[in-house]
Amino acid sequence: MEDTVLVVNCGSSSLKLALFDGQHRKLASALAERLNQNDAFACIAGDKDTIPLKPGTSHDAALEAMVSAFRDRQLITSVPAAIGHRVVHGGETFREAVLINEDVVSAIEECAGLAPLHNPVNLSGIRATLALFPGVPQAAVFDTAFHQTLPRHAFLYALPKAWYQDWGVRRYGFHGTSHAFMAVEAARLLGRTPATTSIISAHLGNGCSIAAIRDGISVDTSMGLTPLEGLVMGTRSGDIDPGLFDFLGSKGIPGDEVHRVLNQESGLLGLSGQTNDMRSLCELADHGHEPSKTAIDVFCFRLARYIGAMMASLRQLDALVFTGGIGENSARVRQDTISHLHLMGFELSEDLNKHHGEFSDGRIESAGSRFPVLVIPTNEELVIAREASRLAGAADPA
Ligand SMILES: Nc1ncnc2c1ncn2[C@@H]1O[C@H](COP(=O)(O)OP(=O)(O)O)[C@@H](O)[C@H]1O
Ligand SMILES: CC(=O)OP(=O)(O)O
Ligand SMILES: [Mg+2]
Repeated sequence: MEDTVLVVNCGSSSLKLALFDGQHRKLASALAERLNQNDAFACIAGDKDTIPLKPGTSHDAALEAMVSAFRDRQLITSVPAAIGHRVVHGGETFREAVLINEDVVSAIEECAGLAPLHNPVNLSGIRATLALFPGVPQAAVFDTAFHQTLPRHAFLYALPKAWYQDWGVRRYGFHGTSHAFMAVEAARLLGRTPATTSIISAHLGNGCSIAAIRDGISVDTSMGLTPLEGLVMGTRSGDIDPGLFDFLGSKGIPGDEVHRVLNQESGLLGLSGQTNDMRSLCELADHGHEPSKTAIDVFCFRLARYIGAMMASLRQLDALVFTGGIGENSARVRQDTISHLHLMGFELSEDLNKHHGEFSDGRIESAGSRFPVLVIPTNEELVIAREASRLAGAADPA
């Protein structure tokens, strides 16, 4: 049980906790959902008993309850050697993961205005583990870090330049930990080195984003200043015409309400009127529910458009990669998306796609496809664990 690493991933309303051993094999994991709501709940993977949480439980209280449930079940028997946190927004301050100290906490606080749903809860996770495990080295691993290599023409918006200079209004991009993992895993599966491999990586979970990765380096991505831009997501709209704010203002709907709806009541949920969950939507669509079918159609078409857009940043394409809960599990979404890209030469094998590439080293394209297409399970927690161990090791003179 020595040299374990604890990984904390605080989402806007969820918390994922994972414990790894010294070889970075996962020992245990737990999930809390609907935090700060009346029906907050938590459970440990593979355990039938839930972890009791009071209605309205906050992230820090949930973290305490989850750590103590790990201890009760003898999953944590010693103090971890390192703790890694996912931090969503690192602005331009953080180009890579760092060990947490007071200055880092202040800098993360400064970035909170750019990610109001994510950074404050990331910070409450950090504060909770600082109190639970004082003296243990803790690392912050930023979603934005991998995208700090975007060239100027890709990260600048066509806005007055003072908005960038004075306030940092630019494209930052997110899910960088997952996209970076895809770059390495795709190269491995293709028998290539990451530094000479170029891919388009589509991370499709609750939040969705796509990235163009040229020779291992991020050169374009669909999310922007905040995680609201780009693809259609579970509850987020992705791209809209900013003229919407003025138009709805003229109907009496204030800007903060439009912003709330774009974040929380749009995307798959808004279009279907039923759910933000792709698996449920596919079942509803199979039973003839038209709005659910429409939601899937809009999701896949937007994704196909962005795959085309990412081509503008690449000199070669070694693979298109699907990941995240939807990308890894929905043969229908992958097929519907690729069906828009016939002109570019993408084509899937029905059989390999149906099995999610499980028996073909991730490959799901047909023999006639111009480009390889891969399904690769993401593992953000593993990347965070590796970064935390690396930084903690570097901090320890022994
Ligand atoms: N078999 C499946 N078919 C379609 N969608 C699926 C399937 N399994 C999971 N999903 C979808 O994956 C999404 C969640 O992705 P995930 O990566 O777990 O989310 P998060 O961003 O919270 O980590 C949900 O929309 C869920 O319905
Ligand atoms: C940045 C972001 O969208 O994260 P998530 O997918 O966890 O919501
Ligand atoms: Mg995720």
